[in-house]
Amino acid sequence: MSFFKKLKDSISQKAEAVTNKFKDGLSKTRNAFVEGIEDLFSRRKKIDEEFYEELEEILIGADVGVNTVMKLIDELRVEVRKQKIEEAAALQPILSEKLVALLQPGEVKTTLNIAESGLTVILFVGVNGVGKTTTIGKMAHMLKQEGKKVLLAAGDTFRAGAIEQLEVWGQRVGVDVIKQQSGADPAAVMFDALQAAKTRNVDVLLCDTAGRLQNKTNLMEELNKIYRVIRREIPEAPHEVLLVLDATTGQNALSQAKLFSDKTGLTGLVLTKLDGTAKGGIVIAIRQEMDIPVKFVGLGEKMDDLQPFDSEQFVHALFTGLMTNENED
Ligand SMILES: Nc1nc2c(ncn2[C@@H]2O[C@H](COP(=O)(O)OP(=O)(O)OP(=O)(O)O)[C@@H](O)[C@H]2O)c(=O)[nH]1
Repeated sequence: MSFFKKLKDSISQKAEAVTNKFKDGLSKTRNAFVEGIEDLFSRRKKIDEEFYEELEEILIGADVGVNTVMKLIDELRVEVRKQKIEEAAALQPILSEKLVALLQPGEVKTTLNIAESGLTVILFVGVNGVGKTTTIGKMAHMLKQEGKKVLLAAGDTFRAGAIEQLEVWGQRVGVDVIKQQSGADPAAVMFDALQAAKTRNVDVLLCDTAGRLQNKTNLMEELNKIYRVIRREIPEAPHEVLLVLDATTGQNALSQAKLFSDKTGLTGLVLTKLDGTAKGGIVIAIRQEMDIPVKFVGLGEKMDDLQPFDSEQFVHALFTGLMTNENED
């Protein structure tokens, strides 16, 4: 069975609506990256050095990351020699297969770690403006749809307007927000939120945190204090520490991921605004350079625009419709 047929079969088990969401959200990346590849494959029939060079340029331009691109091109060269491929077209499914392989999470779990019983605490970290508050709102909506009782903690007491912004999302989604006044100690807000979550029999507590990076030491100290407060109440919490990254910042998102992963015990990444960039290849770069899985992607500003990340769906959404007939839906 061909690679695309296998991929399509596995995708068809999953909801069509989700696949369509990925397709819509990734349209900018499709237009730039995939059509660039498609154009290359249609213009160049033979595999030669210029072909590899152009492919390299397209992949680097989509923010796949130089190291990963070099590795990928080397692997393609090996396949070309091994399988004695001469026509460029024959390389296209192999390229897609390699892209899926690059995105595979390996041993790491990509689903949310939810406590078997009792309260689950999820902490969101990340610099200002990456889409943290929006992601919390969307995730609250998603968990509520799954029948869970959700509570929000307004732990970003630093940025003017952050508490109100979270409250707006709380109202929109229909979940309560535990807050104190602006400037309050975030650890104290967490303490209040944990007490409230326990007495109200909440399933999942989603905690916002401040995102200022100009003062890294303080930020990390603040996070450590928050951890201590949470662990005193629930030793196995936080069950997730999710770093929110803005995909439109490209390689900068990768640097942020490295910076935070050193200090904060991250368990997963959320890549927002994928709909707003043509450089969706950053997902591949992050997967390759970090041991932490991308667990969710943001594909728009609306409530239901947060999707669990699925590598097969991602590649399928990028390539369907642009492939040969065999591969179309
Ligand atoms: N297109 C698009 N926009 C998004 C997405 N996620 C967030 N945004 C937008 O990004 C902007 C910043 O999002 P916020 O949630 O305010 O960012 P934040 O990280 O909470 O900011 P701080 O509170 O300063 O840390 C808002 O205008 C959001 O609507 C996404 O997946 N796609």
